[in-house]
Amino acid sequence: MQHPAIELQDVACTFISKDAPGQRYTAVENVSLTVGAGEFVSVVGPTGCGKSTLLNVAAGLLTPSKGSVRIFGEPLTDINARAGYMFQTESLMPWRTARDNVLAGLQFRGVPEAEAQQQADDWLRRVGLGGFGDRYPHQMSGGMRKRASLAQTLVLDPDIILMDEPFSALDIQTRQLMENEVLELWQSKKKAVLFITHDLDEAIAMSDRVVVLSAGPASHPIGEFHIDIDRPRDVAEVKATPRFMELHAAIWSVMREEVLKGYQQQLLKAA
Ligand SMILES: Nc1ncnc2c1ncn2[C@@H]1O[C@H](COP(=O)(O)OP(=O)(O)OP(=O)(O)O)[C@@H](O)[C@H]1O
Repeated sequence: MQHPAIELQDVACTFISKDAPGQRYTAVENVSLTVGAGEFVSVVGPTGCGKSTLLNVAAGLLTPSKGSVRIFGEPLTDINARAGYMFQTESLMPWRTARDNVLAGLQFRGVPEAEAQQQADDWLRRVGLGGFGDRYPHQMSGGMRKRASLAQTLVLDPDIILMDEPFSALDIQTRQLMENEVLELWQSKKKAVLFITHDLDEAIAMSDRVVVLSAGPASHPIGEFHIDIDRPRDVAEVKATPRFMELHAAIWSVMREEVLKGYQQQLLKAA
């Protein structure tokens, strides 16, 4: 039997509260979540519910207070070496060109220089930056920087890709282009993807499965939806299909109240 790529079992994460010093805040609790090898799973939920916390747990950056994490059947005890990450924030080193940014991980792994250069150039081409390897991050647009980050992640050929709202800072057209490009790359390589987003449209358009989290504290999955829309998909086109709209309505009916709760909590925190 093949093990899931990611398996969170009964995970809870408790922090020292940021809002009430001296108190504890349980961000997530009773979270069991799997991502199969080659599966694309999105986690959606209200703001502040614990989506990034779960991603950090899967990345091995955060040890849960309770529960277990297995990666391809093996307990995760350190940084998840089989995963690559793409976060919302910029991951490029400003003092390195696009090519040198993509190269960095390979150099760190000790890949011989000529081979590393070739792989870096190959990935720059695949993400549409073939002629831009010599540019520094400040000489690239936001979309180009995201492409370079994508190449930086994928050049290491991870079995798992962890993405935390990777395109939220992009304008809508660039975002759709990037989403389609990610889907195309994913389709050809079929890595396991855990994708965090607060954008339900994006989650449905991209995923095989969408998991909905409740509002915190003690956020946990309250719904799981199989996205039975044919692939390959064009993210803009699928949004106009009847099945997309049905799924959207079904998921939103589960999510709506939680989003309102999350919003109220944010207002209270701000007061
Ligand atoms: N290291 C920490 N210390 C204290 N509290 C934390 C820590 N990390 C996360 N939290 C709290 O846990 C909760 C969940 O945070 P998290 O960033 O995982 O939510 P999110 O769903 O990703 O949020 P958003 O949608 O706004 O990005 C929040 O209330 C946050 O303040």
